[in-house]
Amino acid sequence: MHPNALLELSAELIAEVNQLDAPADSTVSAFFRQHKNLGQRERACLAETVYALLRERIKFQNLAQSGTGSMHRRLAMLAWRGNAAFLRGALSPAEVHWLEQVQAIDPMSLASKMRHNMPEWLAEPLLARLGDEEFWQLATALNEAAPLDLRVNALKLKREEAQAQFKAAGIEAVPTPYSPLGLRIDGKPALHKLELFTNGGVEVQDEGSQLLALLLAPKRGEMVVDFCAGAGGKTLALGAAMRNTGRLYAFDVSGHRLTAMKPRLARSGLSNVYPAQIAHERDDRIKRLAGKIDRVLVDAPCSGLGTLRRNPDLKWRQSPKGVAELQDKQRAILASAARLVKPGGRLVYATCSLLDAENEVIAAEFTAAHPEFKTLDAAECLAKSQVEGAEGLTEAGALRLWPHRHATDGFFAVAWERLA
Ligand SMILES: C[S@@+](CC[C@H](N)C(=O)[O-])C[C@H]1O[C@@H](n2cnc3c(N)ncnc32)[C@H](O)[C@@H]1O
Repeated sequence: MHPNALLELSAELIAEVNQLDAPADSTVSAFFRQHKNLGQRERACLAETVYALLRERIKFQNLAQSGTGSMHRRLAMLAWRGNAAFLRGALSPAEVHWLEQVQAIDPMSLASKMRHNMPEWLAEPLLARLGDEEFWQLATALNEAAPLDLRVNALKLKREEAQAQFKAAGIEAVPTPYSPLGLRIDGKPALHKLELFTNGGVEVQDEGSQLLALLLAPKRGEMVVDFCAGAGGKTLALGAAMRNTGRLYAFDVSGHRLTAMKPRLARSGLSNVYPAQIAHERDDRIKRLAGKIDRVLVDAPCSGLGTLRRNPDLKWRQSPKGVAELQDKQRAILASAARLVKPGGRLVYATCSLLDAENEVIAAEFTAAHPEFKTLDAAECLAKSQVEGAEGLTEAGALRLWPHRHATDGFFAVAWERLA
C-alpha cells in the first residue's frame, strides 16, 4: 500500500476511535473487517498508532493544534508507530518540516497534563495517594504496552514443561515473579498456532489476575462460586486449582460473555464448571445456594482503570459519575454474594481499578456492616498458595497490585472469612 494511503487510513481510524463512543478494540476490529485487504503489518501499524494516540491523547491533541491539513492526519503523523522512513513517503515538505519541529520539543518542557495524559479527575486522587515520585512512575508504566502473561494449566502440565515446549518452538518464556503458575513472553507470538495453547496447556492471563484466584485458594471437592465470571478468566484458574473436582458455579448477567467462556472451557479439560446466566445479583438461584458455598469470588464490574496498558481508551471513556454508579453496583453485588458463603468459608472482593473509591472504600463499608465476616491477611493467604514475595503485594492486609511496582495490571482484592 502507498504510504499516503496507509496514513489516510490511519487518520480515518483515529477519527472513529477518537469519538470514544465504543471500546477502542471493537472499533479497531470493525474497521479491519471493513478493510479486508489490509496485511498483517499494516494492521499492526494502524492498531499501534491508534493505541499510541489514546495513551498520550492530551499531548498529541495539543501538539496537533499547529500545522495545516486535517486534524486527524496530524494526529496520525504524531502518533505514528509504523516505519518512520515509510511515513516520510506520505508527507509533503511542509509536513516534514512541521513534524521535525514538533518532535524536537523537549517532553519535560510540556505542562504536566501533557506528560501524564490523564483526565484531572483521575490524576488527582492517584497523585494524592502515591506522592509525586511514584505518581510519575505509574503514569509512565500505564503508557507502556503490557507483556504477554500466561497461566499454565496445572491439570495438564507443570510450568517447567510448558517453558520447555515454548523453547522448542523458539519462544522465550520466563517464570513470572509471583504466581507459581505464570509464564511471561516477550513479543506477541501466534499462540493459536501452538499445540500447547490449542490443547489447553496454557491460557492468556495477566499475572495479577492469577493472584486473585490464588487468594481465593479453592480446594478439591469444594462448592465454589465465581459470581462475576464473564468470559471465565478466573473461572478456569479456579477450576484447575480444584483439580477438576467439586462444583464451580460461574455466574454472570451477560449471556454473551458466558458464551465466550465455552471454547476456553473446552480447551481447559475442566468438567467441574457450571456456567449460569443470572438476571441480577438477587436472582433466585443465588437465594437457593445461600449459606452453602465454601468460597465465593466477586470479580466486580469496575472502571477497569488498572488495565490502561491494554485499554488506554478507558481513561477517556470513564467519568466520576460512571465510577459512582459502579460503586452502587459493587456494593449491591458484594452484599448479595456474601449471603452464599457458609460459616468458615471465604469471600474475596476484587477489581481491576486503581481507585480507592472502588476498592478500599467498598471493602471498608462491607467490613463495618458485616461483623460476621473477619478480614484475612492477604499476604498470609497468598504465601500459603506458594506465591513468592507475598508481603510486597499487599497494603493494609489487602492485595494491591500496581503496574509500576509489580509489572501487572492494577488490581485490588480483599479476603474475608465468615465466622458464623
Ligand atoms: C471484571 S468483569 C469479570 C471478568 C472475569 N471474572 C474474568 O476473569 O474474565 C465483571 C463482570 O461482572 C458482570 N456483572 C455485572 N453486573 C453483574 C451482576 N449484577 N451480577 C453478576 N455479574 C455481573 C459483567 O457482565 C462482567 O462480566
